[in-house]
Amino acid sequence: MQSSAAVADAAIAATTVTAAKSGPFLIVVCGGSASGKTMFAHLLKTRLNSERVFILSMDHFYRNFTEEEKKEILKEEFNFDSPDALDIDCAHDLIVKMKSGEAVNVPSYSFTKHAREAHTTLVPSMDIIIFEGILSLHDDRIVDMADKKVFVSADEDTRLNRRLTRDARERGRTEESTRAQHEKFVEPAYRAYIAPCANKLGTNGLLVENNEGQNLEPHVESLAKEIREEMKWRGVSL
Ligand SMILES: Nc1ncnc2c1ncn2[C@@H]1O[C@H](COP(=O)(O)OP(=O)(O)O)[C@@H](O)[C@H]1O
Ligand SMILES: O=c1ccn([C@@H]2O[C@H](COP(=O)(O)O)[C@@H](O)[C@H]2O)c(=O)[nH]1
Repeated sequence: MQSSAAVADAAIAATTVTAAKSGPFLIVVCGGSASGKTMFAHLLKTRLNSERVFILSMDHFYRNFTEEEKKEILKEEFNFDSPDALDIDCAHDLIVKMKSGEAVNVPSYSFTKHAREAHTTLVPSMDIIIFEGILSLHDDRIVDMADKKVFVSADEDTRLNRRLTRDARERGRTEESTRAQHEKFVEPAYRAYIAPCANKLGTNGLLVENNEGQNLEPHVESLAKEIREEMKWRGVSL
C-alpha cells in the first residue's frame, strides 16, 4: 500500500502535468521552402474544422532591414534563409502570449516589397496554434513549447520545382532569380539549419514525406484525430 506522502506526491505530479498541458495546443510545422508546410497547415485547419485554429506563419517575422541590407536585397545578394534574417525573439514572445491565452498583434510581411507592412493583425485567444516556417524548430525555446512537432520533407528537385511555380505566381519572381537564390542561399541554408531540425522531432514527432505524387491527407487525418482526443482530455470540444 502507498504511504499518504506518496499519494500526495502523485497528486501533485498529476496536477503539474495537467497544468503544463493546459492552454492552447501548439503544433510546430518545419521543413524546407516549398516542401508543403503551408499546405499541411491549411489541410489540418480544414480537418479540425474550428474557428479557433490559427495558422501563424513564420514568414511574418522577417525583420526590418537596414539601409545596407536593402541595397543587398535589390542586388539579390541578401540571405533570407539565414536565422539572422528573422526576428525569432518576436515570434517566440508572441507564441508565449498565445500559449497563455492572450490576444496578440501579428506583424505582416510583404514578399514583393521585402519589407514589413505597417499594419498588424489582431488575433484573439485560440484553442490551437499551428506555427509553420522554414526555421520554426530552430529556436529551442519554441521546440520546448510545442505540443506536437512536424517536419515536412521533400527532395531538392521537388522543392525547387514547386518554388519556381509558386514564386512566379505569388511572389513576383523570375525563374532565373529563383534558381540563383536557390543555389546561393536556399539549399545551403536547408543543409545547415533546416534539415538538422528533423532531429528535434523526438519520439512523438511526425516526419511527413511530401515528394511528387505523395499525399498529405493520411498524415493530416491521423494528426487531427490525435489532437481532437488531446483537446477532449483538456476539456475543449472541437
Ligand atoms: N503533395 C503535393 N503535391 C502537389 N503540389 C504540392 C504538394 N505539396 C505542396 N504542393 C504545392 O507546392 C507549393 C509549395 O507548397 P507550400 O505549402 O506553399 O510550401 P511551404 O509552405 O513549405 O513553402 C504550393 O504551390 C503547393 O500547392
Ligand atoms: O523577402 C523575402 C523573404 C523570404 N524569401 C524566401 O522565402 C522562403 C521561406 O518561405 P516559404 O514560404 O517557407 O517558402 C525562404 O526560403 C526565403 O528564401 C524571399 O525570397 N524573399
